[in-house]
Amino acid sequence: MSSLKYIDSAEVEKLLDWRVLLESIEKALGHFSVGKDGGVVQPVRTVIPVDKHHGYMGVMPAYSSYDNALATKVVTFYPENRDTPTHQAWILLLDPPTGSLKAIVDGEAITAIRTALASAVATKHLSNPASKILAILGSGIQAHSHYKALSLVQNFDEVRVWSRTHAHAQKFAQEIHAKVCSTAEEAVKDADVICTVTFATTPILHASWVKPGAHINAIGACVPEWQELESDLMRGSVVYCDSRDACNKESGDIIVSQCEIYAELGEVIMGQKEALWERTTVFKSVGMAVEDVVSAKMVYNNYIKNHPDQ
Ligand SMILES: NC(=O)c1ccc[n+]([C@@H]2O[C@H](COP(=O)([O-])OP(=O)(O)OC[C@H]3O[C@@H](n4cnc5c(N)ncnc54)[C@H](O)[C@@H]3O)[C@@H](O)[C@H]2O)c1
Ligand SMILES: O=C(O)[C@@H]1CCCCN1
Repeated sequence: MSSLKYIDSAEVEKLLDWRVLLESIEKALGHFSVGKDGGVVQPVRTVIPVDKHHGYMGVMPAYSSYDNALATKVVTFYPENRDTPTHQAWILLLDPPTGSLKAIVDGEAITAIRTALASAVATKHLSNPASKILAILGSGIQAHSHYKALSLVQNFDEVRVWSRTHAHAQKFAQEIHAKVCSTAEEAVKDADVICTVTFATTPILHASWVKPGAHINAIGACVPEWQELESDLMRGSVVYCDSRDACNKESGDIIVSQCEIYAELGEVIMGQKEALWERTTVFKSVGMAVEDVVSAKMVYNNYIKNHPDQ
């Protein structure tokens, strides 16, 4: 019997191939949206507030029979953390035939990367193929991973960055050779693709600023009362999501605006719903356990290849 492995964050980053994972995540999203026949079992996660400390803990189990992978992620998000990361996560990877624990995989990098790759899949399907201007609102972990992931699916001529703290926007923009903007409105003017990757609790992106036909990846506001996008923008766009059940329970952008969800991204991938990329589209994600499951499995398989003696 093989021994239990602990795979830390540095190792995870080395073992994940973004391009290969992009394809696995696209398949997993498709399988999820097919329902029972897709072989994905993923209930809506449990999230509990840790009110006294202004944080949250989520527990996210999933099984994918196609990937022969079974895991649970425990994730905490503490928006006020400063010296400690705002998101921390650990994934328990189990052996589907026996139910035994195979590995504990650090989930911080996986959360950063798989979220951005899901947005890259959405951008591939839902943005205008001739998109040239990318705007990123936010300058944290997801801002960095979204820049890298979206660059895998589109060739942008211009990248613009806005963040609440201008110095952070400047630093991020320098790192990725982007243009720094002093307002979110300036950053998104005429942008073809917009990513909102912040901890905002009230809208930072307004309908009147957005070019008709733009595609928006709305990644933050994963709490029922929080919003990143103005309600008019949600109601006036074609809204896609990662999971209807999860978004209807957790996404303030959807719950507060009472907008209609047109489709899950997986339904587009499987050809069951149209990619209406000539219209203004929003991909609202709250994050799915099956994305963590396929990522942790890839990390584990590559780890075993590199350490055949263990
Ligand atoms: N959809 C998903 O699957 C998924 C996965 C992980 C994280 N997230 C969400 O994405 C968002 C960003 O996560 P991260 O890991 O980059 O966090 P981070 O802490 O690294 O960065 C947070 C960013 O939000 C900005 N910010 C904080 N409060 C703000 C406010 N009130 N208005 C405007 N900007 C504000 C910060 O300046 C920073 O740029 C969070 O809301 C997080 O919960 C979603
Ligand atoms: O799916 C996730 O891992 C994240 C955790 C933080 C809140 C949003 N969703």
